[in-house]
Amino acid sequence: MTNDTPFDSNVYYEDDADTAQILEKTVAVLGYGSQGHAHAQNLAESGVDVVVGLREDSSSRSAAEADGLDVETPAEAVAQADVVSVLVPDTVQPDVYENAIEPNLDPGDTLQFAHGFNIHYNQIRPPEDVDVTMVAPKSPGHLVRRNYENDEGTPGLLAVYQDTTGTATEEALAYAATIGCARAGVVETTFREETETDLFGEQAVLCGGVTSLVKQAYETLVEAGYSPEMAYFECLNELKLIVDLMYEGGLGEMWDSVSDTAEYGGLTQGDVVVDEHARENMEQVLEQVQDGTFAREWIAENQAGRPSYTQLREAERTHEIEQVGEELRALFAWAEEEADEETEAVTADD
Ligand SMILES: NC(=O)C1=CN([C@@H]2O[C@H](COP(=O)(O)OP(=O)(O)OC[C@H]3O[C@@H](n4cnc5c(N)ncnc54)[C@H](OP(=O)(O)O)[C@@H]3O)[C@@H](O)[C@H]2O)C=CC1
Ligand SMILES: CC[C@](O)(C(C)=O)C(=O)O
Ligand SMILES: [Mg+2]
Ligand SMILES: [Mg+2]
Repeated sequence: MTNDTPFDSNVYYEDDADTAQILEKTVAVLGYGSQGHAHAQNLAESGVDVVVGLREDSSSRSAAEADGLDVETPAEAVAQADVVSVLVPDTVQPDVYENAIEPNLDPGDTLQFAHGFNIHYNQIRPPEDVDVTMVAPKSPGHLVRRNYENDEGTPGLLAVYQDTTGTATEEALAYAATIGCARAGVVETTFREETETDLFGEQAVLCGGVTSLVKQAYETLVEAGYSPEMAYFECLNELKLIVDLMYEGGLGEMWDSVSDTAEYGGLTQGDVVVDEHARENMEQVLEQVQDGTFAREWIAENQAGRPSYTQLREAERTHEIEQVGEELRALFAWAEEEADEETEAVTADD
């Protein structure tokens, strides 16, 4: 374990992991979607005995079987396993838990998650005689798979909610190593911290904040009479290049790389756009994550058949920027090559 850093959290790497803690066990991976296909294939290629749990009529069955994996129903997979990795969507986990997992769990088994939503908000209440752990890659699943194939790592989080065996941390670390996360680094946290920061991050910045910023800036330019293609390039396309610089070397590398004009304009106008009201709104978003308001809303939305979600998705899909982007990306050879590579990687992975 390494903690010669200025941070409070422990950070683990491959050398800290005793992979025997997982190589000696059978892992049931429930779900073969974004995270499921990556965990199942990475575990299997690392030498772990893996069984994938999918419904009889699951659209993912053929992909998992084509990838050479043993596929059973979720109930049968859990019955065979020592570690149950719950990688079906958060919204169906309570149902899958009740019907397939709980009746087939043995004392000393492990319930393993990639996100803490259902444990933290008490939608799943495991028995006291099993370990409950989390290994949460900080990345979309397809990159977890791609990085593993390229001998690279994906940073991840590790948390233990319940440790009845006394070896929960060691086993979770071995799991993190065999899916490739410990190659990059695994940060120890809690279910509460992972759940609340993950939800806040995806709502305020990664998925919500960024898309709203892009759409509103695009609309501002187009409504002022500028061409949609200029608006697309300025407000969406170039964002990737700017974020790549921040990813590589922090805000500093980005500021160093742009012109002084951009730096001065950015430093003076950034806080005008994302002002103290945006900050207050962020605090409200965080509060609703912390006090369970968002979780209750999302659970109720699913129970009602997702009426708002369906409408919001449709509005996003039909926004003008999507049409403009599709047409523009098709004009550029580099985009076509990248899209082809991407499709090949995803098709190969799925
Ligand atoms: N997406 C990501 O990159 C990240 C996800 N996570 C977490 O990982 C977990 C999994 O998320 P994600 O990978 O996005 O999930 P997906 O939506 O990609 O999962 C789809 C898979 O789940 C199966 N599935 C759906 N419903 C059921 C059901 N009722 N019974 C059995 N199988 C079912 C689907 O099979 P079928 O064909 O039968 O529908 C499919 O194989 C979540 O906890 C999420 O928060 C964490 C970090 C990042
Ligand atoms: C950013 C979205 C995410 O939290 C992720 C890929 O980490 C998710 O829930 O998919
Ligand atoms: Mg996340
Ligand atoms: Mg998330």
